[in-house]
Amino acid sequence: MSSSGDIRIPSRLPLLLTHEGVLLPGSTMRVSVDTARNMQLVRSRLLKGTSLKSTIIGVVPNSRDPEHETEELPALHRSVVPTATVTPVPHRTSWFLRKNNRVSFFFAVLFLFTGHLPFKIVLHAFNGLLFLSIGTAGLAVQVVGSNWPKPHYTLLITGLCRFRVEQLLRERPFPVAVVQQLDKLEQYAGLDSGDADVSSELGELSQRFYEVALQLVGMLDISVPVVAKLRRLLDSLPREALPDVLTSMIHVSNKEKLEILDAVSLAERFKKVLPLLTRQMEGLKLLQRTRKPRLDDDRRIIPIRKGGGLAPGQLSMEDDGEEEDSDDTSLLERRVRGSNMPEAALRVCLKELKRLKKMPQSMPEYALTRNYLELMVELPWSKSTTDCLDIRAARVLLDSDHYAMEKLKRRVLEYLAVRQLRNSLKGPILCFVGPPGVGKTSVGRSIARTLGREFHRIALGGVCDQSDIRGHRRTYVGSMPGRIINGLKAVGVNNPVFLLDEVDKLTKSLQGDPAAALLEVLDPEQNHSFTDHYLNVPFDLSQVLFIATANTTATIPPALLDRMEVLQVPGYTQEEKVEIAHRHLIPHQLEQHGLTPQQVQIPQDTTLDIISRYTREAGVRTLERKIGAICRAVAVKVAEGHKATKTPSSSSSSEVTTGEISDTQIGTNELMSWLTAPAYCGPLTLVTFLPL
Ligand SMILES: Nc1ncnc2c1ncn2[C@@H]1O[C@H](COP(=O)(O)OP(=O)(O)OP(=O)(O)O)[C@@H](O)[C@H]1O
Repeated sequence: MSSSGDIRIPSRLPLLLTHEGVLLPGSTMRVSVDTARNMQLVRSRLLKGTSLKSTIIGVVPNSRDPEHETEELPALHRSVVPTATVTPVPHRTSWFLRKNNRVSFFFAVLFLFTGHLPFKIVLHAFNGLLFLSIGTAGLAVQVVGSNWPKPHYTLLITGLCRFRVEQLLRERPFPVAVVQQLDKLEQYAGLDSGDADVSSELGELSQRFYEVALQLVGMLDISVPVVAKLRRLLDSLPREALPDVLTSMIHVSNKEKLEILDAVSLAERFKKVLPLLTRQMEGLKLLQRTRKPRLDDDRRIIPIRKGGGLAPGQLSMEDDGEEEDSDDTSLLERRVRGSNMPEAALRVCLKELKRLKKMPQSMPEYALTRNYLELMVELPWSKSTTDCLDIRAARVLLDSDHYAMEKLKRRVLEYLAVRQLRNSLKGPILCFVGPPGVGKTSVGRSIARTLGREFHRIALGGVCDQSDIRGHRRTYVGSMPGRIINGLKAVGVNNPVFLLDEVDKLTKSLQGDPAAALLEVLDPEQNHSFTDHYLNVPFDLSQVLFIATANTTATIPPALLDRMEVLQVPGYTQEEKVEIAHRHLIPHQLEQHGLTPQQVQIPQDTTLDIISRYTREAGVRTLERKIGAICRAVAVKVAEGHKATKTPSSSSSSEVTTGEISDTQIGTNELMSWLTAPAYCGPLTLVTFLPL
């Protein structure tokens, strides 16, 4: 390896002859490879090599059309450099001489015929003067192959530094040459620091160059990612790299790029690129004059910004400038900083933001990182509701929401009272265990109402993957946060009431045990630093009030059961069901179906009949459904403006007689058909309704 400065390239390089574009150090170029020599290089060097060294190749601009490739090596781009800078001269009969140069040919013939020493010297001098090929050593970062429309590869190459071809070692199957590295970076090390050794001319040149580059960037729309990137590069790159990088980014012809490639001396490079920058600026000014500035919603001008350059560092993470409003990622950065997240989370977010700013938007990871940051911003790190617990009001509310359940309501009130006195949420997690439809979920909702907190139900029935609770690691495609973090995002506060519904229906699978993941969530000693795999930073769950429900304790894992206080919710007696129906279910269903209590009246006997003949359950869910069925049928009749339909059995003692509304009554058979219970065979009391 030949060494010079920070970048070291191998002393022998395979040469890739490009006919489109010029690769400059510090830039990245996509090269289409379809000629036989280049294809061979890709196959035997890039695809077979395993070391980093094997991915470094020499990219040399080639003047010949690839369509007309012959067995002979084409003429390479040749730079004209003074002989004083030329150290070595090719030892072999030079292949430089063979092609396209009449002067060389003339001297070659002369040399062959005379063999005269002075001619040899002249020939060498011409070799050195005229036929030196300069290329860019590049790192092949991506190789993509395709067979359509014909076999070819596409390479993504990042330019490292210039080199000069000193000696061609072989031509087939692909050219390999001894090269000399040209960009000796250490000689410019003092450029930025203002070292006294650095010639003042070079220092001035670089400063002028930097200022012109700043002016140019200042004329562009900073919200365009590539412009924002260029602005950052101006400050972060060493000054000596700027001419090459800027040339590859502005509008210049291939010929001009070749001239910059040939400019081995740094001062010459600065001098050659400066007029190109000025030309670009002139072009932009012209555009500015011809095109009326267009304002978009954010009141920014696209694509050219009026006025002069930007102050250095204006785009830096710390500044709050006008440009930041128009820059999408800067807006996100402001939201990250304003979200009041803990120090650890903020550090992670800023790191991700930094990565995001460097990523092109087309990269799949861009969307992933953005989604992550959006979630981090939306999470309620410090947003909470104030508890408004009043035990007397809580008792009234619980009583008005639920009939019976005296034991359960008493325990809930005790629980809330202790919480109020201790002003802390540490304590056992309440777990309501009972048959379906006895009001477990609805008591949980009432608790949230009494506390004045947000309520969120997490259905755990059938959950068999622990990632459902803890989230997926971000390395997976389609990764998401778990249900706890999703719930917090949904409610938007960090102290909601979370109802973990059906904890007894969690199942184990190959994807892990979700019950084990719940252990950390429910343990008050640990849940202040709950770490979701997706977030990868702890989130404090200690303010969340967890309540669990289950139909049986038999299938709850013992470790989980140990963390909870089980409150049995027994089924209801028939009388309790009748009361629940008349106090809660019927008014609720009437409201749901847009009916008034005057339009439908269901006597207690009817309810009892429905309960005993049409439902067989501990809870009241089926009863509620039956009442819903009656309401739906009545709603149709009411909407139709139905007239009285009295059946013979309607004269029974249980008939509803409510004055003027009794003329429109539904008979036994009709009601029976609404309830769709095949086993029904006895007489039924009547339901009365008023037409609209
Ligand atoms: N004591 C009660 N007072 C008033 N309404 C009740 C009562 N018990 C149950 N309900 C009503 O019954 C319906 C079903 O209740 P809920 O969904 O809370 O049952 P659950 O016990 O959670 O059932 P599951 O175990 O199937 O989830 C709700 O509309 C609820 O309001």
